Amino acid sequence: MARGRDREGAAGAPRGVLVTFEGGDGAGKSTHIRFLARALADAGREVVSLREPGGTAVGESLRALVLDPANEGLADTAELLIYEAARAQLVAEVIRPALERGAVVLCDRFSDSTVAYQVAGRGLDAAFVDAANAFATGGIAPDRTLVLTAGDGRSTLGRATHGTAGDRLERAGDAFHARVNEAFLELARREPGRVRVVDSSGARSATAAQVFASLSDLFPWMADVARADGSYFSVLDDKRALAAWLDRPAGPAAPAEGAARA
Ligand SMILES: Nc1ncnc2c1ncn2[C@@H]1O[C@H](COP(=O)(O)OP(=O)(O)OP(=O)(O)O)[C@@H](O)[C@H]1O
Ligand SMILES: Cc1cn([C@H]2C[C@H](O)[C@@H](COP(=O)(O)O)O2)c(=O)[nH]c1=O
Repeated sequence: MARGRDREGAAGAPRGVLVTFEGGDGAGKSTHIRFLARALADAGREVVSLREPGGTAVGESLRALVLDPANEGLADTAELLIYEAARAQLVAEVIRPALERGAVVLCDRFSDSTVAYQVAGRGLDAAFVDAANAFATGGIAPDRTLVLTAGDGRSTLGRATHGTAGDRLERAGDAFHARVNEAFLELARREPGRVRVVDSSGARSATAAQVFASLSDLFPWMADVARADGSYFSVLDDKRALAAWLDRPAGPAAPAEGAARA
């Protein structure tokens, strides 16, 4: 967990791990969060999967409000404050307690989305947004952020909208979404230690292998899975098989954390 990047809580208990998934709409974040959550649970970790805005009753109400195309007159400044309000509630109600318990928190979007969408996309002031993010998170920052992208300049928006007009943000236009996608890549260039780019233009299994490789310093058993066991990810390429894999009863289908692997 961030705040000083210490790995211990007040009583010496191990802190949890916060992993955030970022990228344009339709990048593949929720698909890989579901798969990763199940793999981590199989390895014996408590996993809390969340989305932003959302993850609390207040946050889900704010999500409906901010994404509703009927609210087309929403001011950019008001939009920012809605995202920050949802984040403040999520951190206070769910993320901070989960990290203090030692859980792995997987969050579909976090403060980097506000930098990409409200600063690069809408043109709001970067310093003000940084301060608002710090206020809402209380200083909690991700241990690792994975930016999913279909390659430089390529949009995944169509994978989210499926030919419909989409929600209020998805309707913001091609130039807006191009600025958002570039902002995520810029974040990765600026903070290479925390932010890693994952290519989601190919097969879901290939993307998952990159996700595991990008987390292997935090969860060492993932290095072996990503390197050696391509078949572990193949279930991702068949949607029915994936649904069955995710729904199967609890049990170890991934190596227990800390287990030595040849
Ligand atoms: N390599 C890939 N990794 C993940 N998803 C992929 C990949 N290739 C295609 N897809 C498809 O892209 C679609 C969008 O995926 P998903 O819903 O996980 O994205 P998302 O980033 O959570 O979207 P949103 O921004 O709308 O919440 C899904 O139909 C998924 O199967
Ligand atoms: C957290 C956050 C999100 N957004 C935008 C990004 C997406 O267009 C929507 C969320 O929908 P998704 O299906 O869950 O991706 O909201 C934003 O503009 N600013 C933010 O801080």
